[in-house]
Amino acid sequence: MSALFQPFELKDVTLRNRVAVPPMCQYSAVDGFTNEWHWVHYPAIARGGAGLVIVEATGVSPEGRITPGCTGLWDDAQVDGMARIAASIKAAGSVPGIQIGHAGRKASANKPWEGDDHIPDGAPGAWQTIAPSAIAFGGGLPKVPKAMTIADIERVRADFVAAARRARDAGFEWLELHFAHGYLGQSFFNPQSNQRTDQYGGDFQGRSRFLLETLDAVRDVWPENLPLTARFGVVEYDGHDDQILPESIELAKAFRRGGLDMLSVSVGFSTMGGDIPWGTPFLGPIAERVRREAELPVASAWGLDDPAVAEGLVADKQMDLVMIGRAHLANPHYTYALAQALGEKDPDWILPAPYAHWLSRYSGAGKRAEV
Ligand SMILES: Cc1cc2c(cc1C)N(C[C@H](O)[C@H](O)[C@H](O)COP(=O)(O)O)c1[nH]c(=O)[nH]c(=O)c1N2
Ligand SMILES: NC(=O)C1=CN(Cc2ccccc2)CCC1
Repeated sequence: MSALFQPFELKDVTLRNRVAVPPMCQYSAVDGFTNEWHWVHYPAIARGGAGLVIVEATGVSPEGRITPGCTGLWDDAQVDGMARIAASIKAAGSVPGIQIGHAGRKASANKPWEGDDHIPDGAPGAWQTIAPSAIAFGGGLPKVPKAMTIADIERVRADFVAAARRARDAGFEWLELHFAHGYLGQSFFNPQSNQRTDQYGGDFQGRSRFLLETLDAVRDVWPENLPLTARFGVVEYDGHDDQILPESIELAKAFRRGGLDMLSVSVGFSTMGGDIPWGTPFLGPIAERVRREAELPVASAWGLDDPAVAEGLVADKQMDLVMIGRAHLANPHYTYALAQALGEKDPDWILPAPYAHWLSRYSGAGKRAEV
């Protein structure tokens, strides 16, 4: 039995294995509402056998979306469509998760295949972006955001709480706060994007305040018996990691004290200066250090789809869950392929019975074409 296909218990939730499908924007929503695209996409992937399927970054407000095609949970009317998704993921045997977030200064952008850049101010569909400081990300995202007032900060925190409540009402059993990838949460922590001089900026305490206050407020409404997690970039690969990584581990400890159940370790992508070592499972050792020093279960991602790599990361206790994204876009049954590759017993039964029965029963006679 591989380590990757051992169950994983966190609070009252049990995942059938250590494979998670991380949130991946589908850019297919209209006014934040889900539709046939999402209602087919998510159960199709969940039927592939992953232990956990996390629904894409969902805006806590309209201006918190990355693009006009992003999903939202700022309106009670958006709950029903999300409830269909949560129920279909659960019916497929995966735990239904969802990520909620605010895109900050990276918001008001075109879909990746329509430019991946800011919608110019004044153009149809554009909106005013907000951030800790009036500092643009740059490159294709040149819009200078409005520096948030204290009232803005309090409103956004309340939006996270309301969205968390709607996620629970929709039947999700796993909630992930999107504090990574240069979006609002990450941008409060990074000293290059947060140059505030009030209690939400400056030293480690100041730059952590928005994240910890938001976690604390969401913890109060998210059921204690269900996992409350966050995705956060602990490294930037921009030459500042000798400060950022130790500070991030201190923040992870504060997250644990604040009631976080697991951390999804990612990259900060806070500025354009990052030089990411793509091509290797580069976050494995970093995730292991966070897991050990912050004493928190961790997940991580970025190029971890090779069966031996994924198995090794869990077997060597570098992480508790392996997040495998793009491979599941290419093949929704990728978790099934992992089970076959790792020699799992009766791998066909990773899939639902209508598929598994015939795949396991007639794999000999009437052999299927080997493509
Ligand atoms: C199309 C698309 C869309 C998204 C992503 C990626 C891609 C390809 N990613 C990042 C994703 O969760 C994952 O971390 C990366 O894809 C790296 O993992 P893989 O190398 O693909 O397994 C991402 N991450 C996140 O935290 N929230 C999100 O909504 C998205 N959206
Ligand atoms: N919502 C998210 O967190 C997204 C993350 N992405 C991965 C990524 C982030 C930064 C740089 C490259 C790739 C792409 C699209 C949306």
